[in-house]
Amino acid sequence: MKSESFVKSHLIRYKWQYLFGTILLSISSLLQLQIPKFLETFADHVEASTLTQTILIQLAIYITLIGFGIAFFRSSGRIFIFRLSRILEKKVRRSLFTHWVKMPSQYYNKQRIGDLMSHAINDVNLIRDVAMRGIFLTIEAFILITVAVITMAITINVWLTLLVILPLPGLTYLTYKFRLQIQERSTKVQEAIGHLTSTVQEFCSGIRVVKSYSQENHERQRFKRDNQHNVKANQQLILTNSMFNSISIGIVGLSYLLSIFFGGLLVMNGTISLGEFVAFNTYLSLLIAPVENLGKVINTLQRGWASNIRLRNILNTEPEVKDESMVQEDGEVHGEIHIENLSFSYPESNEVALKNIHLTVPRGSSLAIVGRVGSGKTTLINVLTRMYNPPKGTIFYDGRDIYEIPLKTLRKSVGIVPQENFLFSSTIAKNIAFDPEHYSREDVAEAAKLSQVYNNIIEFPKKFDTPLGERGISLSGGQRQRVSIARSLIKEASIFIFDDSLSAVDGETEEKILQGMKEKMNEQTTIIVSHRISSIKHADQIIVMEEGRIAERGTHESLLKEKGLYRRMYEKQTFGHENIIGD
Ligand SMILES: Nc1ncnc2c1ncn2[C@@H]1O[C@H](COP(=O)(O)OP(=O)(O)OP(=O)(O)O)[C@@H](O)[C@H]1O
Repeated sequence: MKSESFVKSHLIRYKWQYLFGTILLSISSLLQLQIPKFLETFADHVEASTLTQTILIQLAIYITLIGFGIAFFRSSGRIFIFRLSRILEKKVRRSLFTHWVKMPSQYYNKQRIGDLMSHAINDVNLIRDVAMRGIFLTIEAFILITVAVITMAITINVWLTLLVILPLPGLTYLTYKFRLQIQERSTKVQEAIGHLTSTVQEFCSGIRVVKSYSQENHERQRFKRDNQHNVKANQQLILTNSMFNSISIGIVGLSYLLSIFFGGLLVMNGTISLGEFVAFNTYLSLLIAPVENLGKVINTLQRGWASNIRLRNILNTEPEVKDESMVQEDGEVHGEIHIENLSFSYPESNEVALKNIHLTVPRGSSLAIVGRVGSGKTTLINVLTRMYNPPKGTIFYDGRDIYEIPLKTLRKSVGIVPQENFLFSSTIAKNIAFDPEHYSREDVAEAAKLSQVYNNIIEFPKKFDTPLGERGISLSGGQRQRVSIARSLIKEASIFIFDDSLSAVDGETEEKILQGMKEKMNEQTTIIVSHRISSIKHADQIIVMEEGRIAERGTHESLLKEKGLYRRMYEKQTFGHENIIGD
């Protein structure tokens, strides 16, 4: 796939600003190239014994002014170009995040958090680096090298110039090659530090487990190994750095050797003056850094392009779950659900997770789904909420195919409490009112009351403003679950789905939550997935899932009469003192 360059379009978009930055940088580089001229004048005066105090003061003033000029134009150019590159960084990172927000949750099942972080941080930084140091160093190197070499060749000696610049491409190549190795080894150092950090972090977090299983020795050994690995990685980096420094000093030294030896000969036979010899060597010293920088730039461009391709590939990924092109932006979902011969397999999976499901849930009624672990309960919820795409013509809300309903409407109409209750590191109130709609304090309190967590919250000193997360308090499993339930109940939804989300609350609280909902929401349709028969026995309709199929259906009473799987579950839980349906 052809990847458009982020930097190229950025350069086109900000061409005038970049031109201005280039002009500032060019002035600074041209000023730098004046220094050898002053030194030439100085040396020629010394050689001719014509150096006076006035000339010396004049030269000192010129050099000082030039120095200020260089500092001013270089830093202005730098600020200008670096500032533009930060705009690019912000834009790329924003488009990446905007894209990720659009991606369905199934996309995240295939991603590792570390990779996503690396794209958002490292890849974006590398692209910014091309627009930042890449452009800055290229402009500077181009002007300094071209002007210095031409000046050396024309104004001093063309053969001497050709001779001394001969080893310099070797310096560019060496910088490029060694930089690759240095980066590789720096990454290993980072990884080693990462391992060390996570070992310490895991040790601290799991200290209770470590102590209770007497694993201190094992942990010490693990730390020793990671610590040693870190030292080794650092030693290798030091070795590469030292080798690079030694070889580059050798190449630069060779250029100076040629310059001093053959330049000295030219001074001795009167071809060039002492001043020209001094100026020549000063030009040479001005060339070294840009020549080395070219190697860095090639490397930056190479890595930046790899990041460009990676990010373009991410941004070109179409979300699997999205609105159909002809979907109408209107209507609401009232709550009647109809499922017609639904079979479903997860993408990239050969197993059929749902088989021939037929089901109707009238508006305002309750459906309970029970079944063994892995029988397809969550999968059914996943396709009902279009977390995954069901086949067309299989799921209907109020008679409309799910594909005819905008995702926004569907999400607004369906309040879901998922199995894993994730809370953000903000306040309890913000966690409950986590919705595009605006909710008042009363709404938040009402939802908390309904989910039976209100009394817990008001016992905290900051009540609903209590912060959660790393710097806040930690809630118990049951409290977390109930805050998560409150987040769903605050919505003006017409369908509520509880995916095994009452498991961490005791039976009595569960009863209160369900009772409260029943009283308040007789218009809404509810779907409860549960392993506990006690949670669902009052449901209008109960289905028992078995290997992706509906194995049994009915009410609590009718299912008990069937003497099938449901009855066995019930008996196990009622008389076997088990809360969880076993395999
Ligand atoms: N993202 C996925 N990709 C592929 N297969 C999946 C995925 N999620 C679930 N499955 C498979 O689909 C089948 C049904 O899983 P599902 O999560 O729906 O079961 P469940 O009845 O909800 O189980 P539990 O009671 O443990 O929540 C299982 O075989 C499971 O391995």
